[in-house]
Amino acid sequence: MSADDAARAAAEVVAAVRGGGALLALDFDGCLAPLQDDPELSRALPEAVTALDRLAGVRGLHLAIVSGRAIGDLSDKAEVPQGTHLVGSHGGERGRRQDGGVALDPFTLDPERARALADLAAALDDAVAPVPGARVERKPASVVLHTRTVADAAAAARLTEHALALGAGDDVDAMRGKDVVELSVLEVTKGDALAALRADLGVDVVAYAGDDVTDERAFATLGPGDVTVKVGEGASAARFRVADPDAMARLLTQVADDLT
Ligand SMILES: O=P(O)(O)OC[C@H]1O[C@H](O[C@H]2O[C@H](CO)[C@@H](O)[C@H](O)[C@H]2O)[C@H](O)[C@@H](O)[C@@H]1O
Repeated sequence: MSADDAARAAAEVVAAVRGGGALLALDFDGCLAPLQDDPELSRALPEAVTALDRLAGVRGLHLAIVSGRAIGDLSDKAEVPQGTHLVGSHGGERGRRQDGGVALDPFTLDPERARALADLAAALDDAVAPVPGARVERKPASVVLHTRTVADAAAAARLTEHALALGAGDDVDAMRGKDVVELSVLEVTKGDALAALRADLGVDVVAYAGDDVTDERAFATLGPGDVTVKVGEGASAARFRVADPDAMARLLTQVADDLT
């Protein structure tokens, strides 16, 4: 990981904005917000919040947060400027930050998917009940097994395998993330969400930063003219890498310094 990567990524974003327009899209957990044992406590780093506020009025720059979180939860925690595009549920929900809340595009599950989701949630509830520290998070189109606070590593591994097995059916998309297994009844990816935003906004360049396995689905869909930044360690298809959310916040500050 090098400071050079951050400087080169920032310079590419700045050049794209000056050259005709760009979408700057950011993952939330592990990218803007350091990871926490309790997902309720996650907040974007103050330096990142300040940088995004400064970037909000920049001509030719569109901002988006693209997260696995439910969009309402994301809107509450992300503290992003008015007008920022919000994508929740890994692409299943879309909206825009407005008047301190979120203007939501309509989203409903059909009855069959709603039933499948309820069944998955019940199965995960049963599985976590005897395992201290394990929890189930419910979202509009998915349920998530959280094992970050399971002290017994073997029990966490067994639960993870069990959740992946529950997600092996044709109608379920199982995604493994950092100490989570997400079971979604929608087939959506962050890559699809970015493609839709690119088309809607009419921008040539998409810059995307993220830290997790699900973000690789986004990096994989972006091209050589786009700007992709992996936050943290691990194999990645991204062109650039920064060490952690603090380094990501500094990268955003650099972009704001150059554009404002
Ligand atoms: O796409 P993201 O914005 O990165 O959201 C992905 C998942 O983030 C949350 O889980 C992760 O962050 C938690 C809080 O730091 C951490 O406890 C957990 O281990 C991480 O996997 C969130 O709870 C999930 O719903 C999101 O899908």
